[in-house]
Amino acid sequence: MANSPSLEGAKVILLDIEGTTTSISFVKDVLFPYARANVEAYLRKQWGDDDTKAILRDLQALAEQDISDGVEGVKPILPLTDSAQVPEDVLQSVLKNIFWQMDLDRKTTPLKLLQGKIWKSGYDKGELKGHVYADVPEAFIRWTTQGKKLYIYSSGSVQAQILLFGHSEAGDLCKYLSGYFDTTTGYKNETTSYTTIASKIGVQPEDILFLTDVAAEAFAASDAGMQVQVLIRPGNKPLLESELEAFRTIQDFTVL
Ligand SMILES: CSCCC(=O)C(=O)COP(=O)(O)O
Ligand SMILES: [Mg+2]
Repeated sequence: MANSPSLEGAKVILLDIEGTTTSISFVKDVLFPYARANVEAYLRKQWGDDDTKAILRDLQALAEQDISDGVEGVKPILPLTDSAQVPEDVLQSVLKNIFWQMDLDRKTTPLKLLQGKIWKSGYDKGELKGHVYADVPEAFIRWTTQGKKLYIYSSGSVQAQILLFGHSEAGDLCKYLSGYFDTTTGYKNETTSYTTIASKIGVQPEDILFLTDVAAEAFAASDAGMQVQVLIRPGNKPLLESELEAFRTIQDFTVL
């Protein structure tokens, strides 16, 4: 594929986060360890609230589905009860399942929703600041000045996305963003996720330029009709020769 990057007349720019606007190391070495270190305390404190109960129900349903699907190594979650006290055995089974999912970097919706809630307290306490590459704020200003609408599509929850850009090292960048999508819209390797996003935004897929670091996501978006360019940021997973031939690649946003 010719390597002449351009916005190609896109009306909308859809942005991935990890490996695209934000370093993989920030997600893997800061955000994920923060969630892992604080998940037990969070669950003990919030066990009875409605949001947490909904996430726990989804985690248990997912564990049962994994078992039914014969997923290797899945950690079962004991039946959830409405007891006022946190049932230690159930809590420990939930934690084992969560840590197992984290070890696999699974992008399941209940895990991502829970991580987002844990990160909120970290951002609110000033213990977390969202990493964005130096070229990101300038690009957001440039593209919005050109009349482009910017949206985020990440496996991280919408809450986690708003927190990252709202508490970024470059200040509040949410003012440049028109909307957010996460896996409640669909998983990122599914073509239908991208047709749904285009429909929700109210444009044709061809009007959207999707920027990501993951080839599987690029193929799914391209199959939906979107324009796609793939980021090669420091620390990103190297692309296969076939993937390099399939998509335009860029090192950063300065060329767009
Ligand atoms: C919103 S920051 C956390 C990102 C996250 O949890 C993740 O799994 C990264 O996924 P992405 O789709 O942004 O590469
Ligand atoms: Mg990514």
